[in-house]
Amino acid sequence: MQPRSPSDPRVAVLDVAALTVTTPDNSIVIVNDLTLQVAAGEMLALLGESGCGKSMTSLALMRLTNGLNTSGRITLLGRDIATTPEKAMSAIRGREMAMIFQNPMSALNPVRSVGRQISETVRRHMGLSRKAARQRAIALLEEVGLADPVRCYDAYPHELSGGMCQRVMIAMAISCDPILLIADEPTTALDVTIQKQIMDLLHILKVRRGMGILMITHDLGVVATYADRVAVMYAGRLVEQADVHTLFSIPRHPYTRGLMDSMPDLEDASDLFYAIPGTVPELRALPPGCSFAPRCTRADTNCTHAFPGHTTFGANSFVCCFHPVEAAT
Ligand SMILES: Nc1ncnc2c1ncn2[C@@H]1O[C@H](COP(=O)(O)OP(=O)(O)OP(=O)(O)O)[C@@H](O)[C@H]1O
Repeated sequence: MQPRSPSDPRVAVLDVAALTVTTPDNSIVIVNDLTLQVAAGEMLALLGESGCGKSMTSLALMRLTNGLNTSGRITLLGRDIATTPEKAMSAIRGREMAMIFQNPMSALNPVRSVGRQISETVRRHMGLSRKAARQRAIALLEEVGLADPVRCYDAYPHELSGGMCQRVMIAMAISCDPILLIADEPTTALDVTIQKQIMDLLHILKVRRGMGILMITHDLGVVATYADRVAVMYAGRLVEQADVHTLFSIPRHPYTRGLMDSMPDLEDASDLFYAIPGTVPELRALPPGCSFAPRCTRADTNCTHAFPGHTTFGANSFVCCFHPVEAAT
């Protein structure tokens, strides 16, 4: 089957505008006015500390935020999926957009063979016969680099390592040729060498299939190596977005700069660990103005009165700060 991804890499497969997620009584804003695009064949990293709203953003994009209020526009290859009825949405999930999670062991069904889990997905979404679905599942297990795909097909999750299970999850996610893959910290539960193998695999699949990938991560190393563009999130809002080279050469938001400064410099033995002072604020008690102001060395009274709007500095690049860093110092 031909991938349905557009061949023009500039086409936005995902276009999100003003996405907002709140608790049912609207007292807590978990995701606040988020706007981003992911192009075909592009990996956008959504970067931020724990608790800043990355996972909630990914669940909102999949329309899986049961019980919470969600508003804003979500467009998948030109089609509005924010208002799509749930029945149609469940056909889009897995078929047009797919997601992989942190812990593959818990995402897989422990009492079904992994091959059967994949073939059930392709039978449901693509209407293949049992035999064709099995063949497709074995081909997918091979594509994600599992050495003995026929044997793997009949294995149960507990018979495979964590890295193998994540490859199975990726095979299942790409089984129906989605145009968008959302990967929520897919390597966090894996050891370092396996992390690299899984990230390399996602990179290869992105290029080969032309999928857009939204990569949720707090790992700057992953961002620097694999992402094409980066969106930095803090306390539910995007505070900076840029292509990866620009972001690493001039991190304009003081929060982005703080994250970069927190990376240890292995070549400088005298380099001490730096940590951004303070912690991410509780969403139920956000300070007025810019949420980062209490931790920011550049903040002044302006910053505690209003949230700074977007200052753009190139295509798809912006920073939300009254005192952005102008150049690397
Ligand atoms: N149903 C809910 N009601 C209120 N607050 C919630 C709800 N669900 C999540 N939150 C809060 O929303 C914030 C964002 O959570 P989220 O899991 O999206 O963060 P994250 O950036 O993905 O963190 P991590 O990297 O640890 O997964 C957290 O402070 C969390 O406590």
